[in-house]
Amino acid sequence: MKQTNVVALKLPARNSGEGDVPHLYETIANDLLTKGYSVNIGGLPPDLTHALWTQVQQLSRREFAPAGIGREQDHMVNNFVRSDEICWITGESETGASWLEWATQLQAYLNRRLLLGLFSFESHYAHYAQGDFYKKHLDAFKGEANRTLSLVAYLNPGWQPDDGGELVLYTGEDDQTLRVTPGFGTVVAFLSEEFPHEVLPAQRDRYSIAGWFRVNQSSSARVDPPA
Ligand SMILES: O=C(O)CCC(=O)C(=O)O
Ligand SMILES: [Fe+2]
Repeated sequence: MKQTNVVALKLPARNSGEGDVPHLYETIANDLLTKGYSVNIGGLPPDLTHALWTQVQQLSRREFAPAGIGREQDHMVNNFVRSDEICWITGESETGASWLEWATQLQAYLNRRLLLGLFSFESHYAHYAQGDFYKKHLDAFKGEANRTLSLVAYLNPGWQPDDGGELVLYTGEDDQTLRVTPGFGTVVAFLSEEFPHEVLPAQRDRYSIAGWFRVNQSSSARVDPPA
């Protein structure tokens, strides 16, 4: 008897309250492929957004430290470049662990779909008080196999147009820009070496998470493949 070749396709689960996670991952993958950046208004799963927002409200001022620029030994605080405060996210709390799990799943998805070879992820909460900003910068420098993909998520319910604090992404030649309102649950991803960006001065407290996926430095820093 001829065997029918029917494959049972497993559709992604669409649990209400958890958002459409696989769909968002796929949107990000497609956008990265076609444009190199992805903006998803209210894209983060609602439960996760609420948990992160609750956690960032509960962090005391003491847990935030002035943000620096540069890497490792070059790291220094420069209030002319950025004036926000940050708090690194660890997996110690349930909420921090859920966020890292969500990002790790995105990492696995992008590695499967785009073969990006993303290897690790680090992220911090950021608090921009009224007047705080982050001047135009790149998150990574070409040729230094460091940060590959930047990920930003916003935790600001009811953000109004005149609250400022937009992310400005320089998306093309001629200083073409895209302005992103830091609204509740909006998720942005972009290739770290490709897109300069800045944060315009916020007119009220602005909360976000900024994170970076890295490739494995030890292997990608090797210029010549072994003979
Ligand atoms: O919060 C944002 O919109 C972007 C922050 C940023 O560019 C950074 O932390 O490197
Ligand atoms: Fe940045």
